[in-house]
Amino acid sequence: MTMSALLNQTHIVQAYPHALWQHLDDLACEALYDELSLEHKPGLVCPSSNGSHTDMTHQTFIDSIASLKGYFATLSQFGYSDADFETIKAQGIYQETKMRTATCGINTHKGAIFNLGFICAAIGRCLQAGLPLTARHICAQLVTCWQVDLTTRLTRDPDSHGQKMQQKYGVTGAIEMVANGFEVIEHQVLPCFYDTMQRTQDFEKASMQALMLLISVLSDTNIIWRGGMVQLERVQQLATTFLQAGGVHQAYWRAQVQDIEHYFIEHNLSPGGSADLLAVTIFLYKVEHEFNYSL
Ligand SMILES: CC(C)(COP(=O)(O)OP(=O)(O)OC[C@H]1O[C@@H](n2cnc3c(N)ncnc32)[C@H](O)[C@@H]1O)[C@@H](O)C(=O)NCCC(=O)NCCS
Ligand SMILES: Nc1ncnc2c1ncn2[C@@H]1O[C@H](COP(=O)(O)OP(=O)(O)OP(=O)(O)O)[C@@H](O)[C@H]1O
Repeated sequence: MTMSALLNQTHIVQAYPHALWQHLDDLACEALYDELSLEHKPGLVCPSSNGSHTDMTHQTFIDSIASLKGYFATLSQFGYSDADFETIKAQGIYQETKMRTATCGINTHKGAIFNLGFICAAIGRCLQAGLPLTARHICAQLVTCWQVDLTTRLTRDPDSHGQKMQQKYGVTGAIEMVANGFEVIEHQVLPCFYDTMQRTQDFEKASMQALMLLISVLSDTNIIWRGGMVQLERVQQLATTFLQAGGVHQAYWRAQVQDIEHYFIEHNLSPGGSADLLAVTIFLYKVEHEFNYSL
């Protein structure tokens, strides 16, 4: 980021704070919408398929995203004003209730509320500290500000799928991902997204390549919940093989993605954690892009 862009960023937050929070809110909702709109995500809800899900549809997700509007502006402001951890947590819990009201009780965006909520709070912290809005600074703020709180003060629900899988298999999940400042996104998935964009100028290809990378490396507790460690390792291998063969840079990549999609549906699997983190990756890309080049 150039110095003039940084000055602009500081100027904008002081002169037009509401416009800035609203813009961040729009970008986060757009990122969720982009994730939802990507076709042939294996096992996940897409515009033309409900994947391995029987209780939610594309419309359920649209309703859910509508219920999230305003939440990301609030979390960004909370970060900017140095709100305490309990305030951030209470807002997340409230937002989950709102989401469930909008979806008739279905969990569409629990992971996203948590992940993207904390990213927005970290963006607020960066703005307060006058730091450029880059993934590096945003992720570093997460670790500095909330790693200890996240690992010691977040009440863990022993009945959640994620916590049950942690108890049974010793895997880490959503909480550790945020507490570690989305290391895998900063160092692997976002660079992969940029690289694919640069090589192809194709948002769909960049999104699919990033999703496959996420599936290949993540201990996704949604996959483990439905298929155990055996299926986690199988789908990680499928995604790895796809990427090693060239991923979306191959001529017939769509046919291969559809084979993977069929495998997920046949085995009733769904990579919900990877979907959430694809939205995080897209959001970071949008934020870096907007604040580095547009201001
Ligand atoms: C903090 C949360 C995510 C706890 O998650 P938990 O480990 O109990 O697992 P749970 O099965 O409830 O949901 C986790 C969700 O994360 C996503 N996920 C799955 N695996 C992973 C992974 N490896 N990395 C990141 N996300 C993942 C999926 O979407 C999944 O649905 C949340 O569910 C929660 O406790 N909410 C209560 C409100 C709260 O305290 N919020 C914090 C402030 S916003
Ligand atoms: N497009 C998507 N399709 C499906 N899940 C998604 C999508 N995007 C994100 N997710 C994430 O996946 C999670 C799905 O949670 P859910 O509890 O339904 O898992 P599940 O494996 O279907 O559980 P259950 O077996 O109880 O139905 C949500 O928390 C959500 O954040």
